[in-house]
Amino acid sequence: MISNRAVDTDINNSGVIDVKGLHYQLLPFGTGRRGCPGISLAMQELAVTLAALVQCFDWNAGGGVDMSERPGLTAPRAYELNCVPLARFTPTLFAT
Ligand code: HEM
Repeated sequence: MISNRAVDTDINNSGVIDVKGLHYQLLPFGTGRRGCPGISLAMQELAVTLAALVQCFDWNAGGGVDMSERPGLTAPRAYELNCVPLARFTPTLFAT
């Protein structure tokens, strides 16, 4: 996996890759008239969701993580990623 591939194609040399549809090397929400109308909500939800997944769970990837890709339009994984979440919090603390 080449995690910084979008940064390496920074043709504007601005040092910033925008995900909102202006920089065509990275378009997670599409672009133009049919671009994703939920982008503002999604950008706020993503941080909270990711933080909760990191804070509340340990992740067991069993046999390790292989980030290789196979050919395809959307850079699909070559091998499945099987992760088992282990709760790190005490559920009774959240009971009302
Ligand atoms: C990480 C979260 C999200 C991602 C990655 C995402 C990505 C996308 C993409 C790639 C498209 C197609 C854009 C195109 O055809 O050019 C799309 C369309 C759309 N998205 Fe999202 N989206 C997300 C969250 C949301 C949310 C939270 C909502 C609503 C609350 C939403 C509503 C829509 C709708 C209604 C369309 C269809 C727009 C149209 O066809 O005119 N999306 N989204």
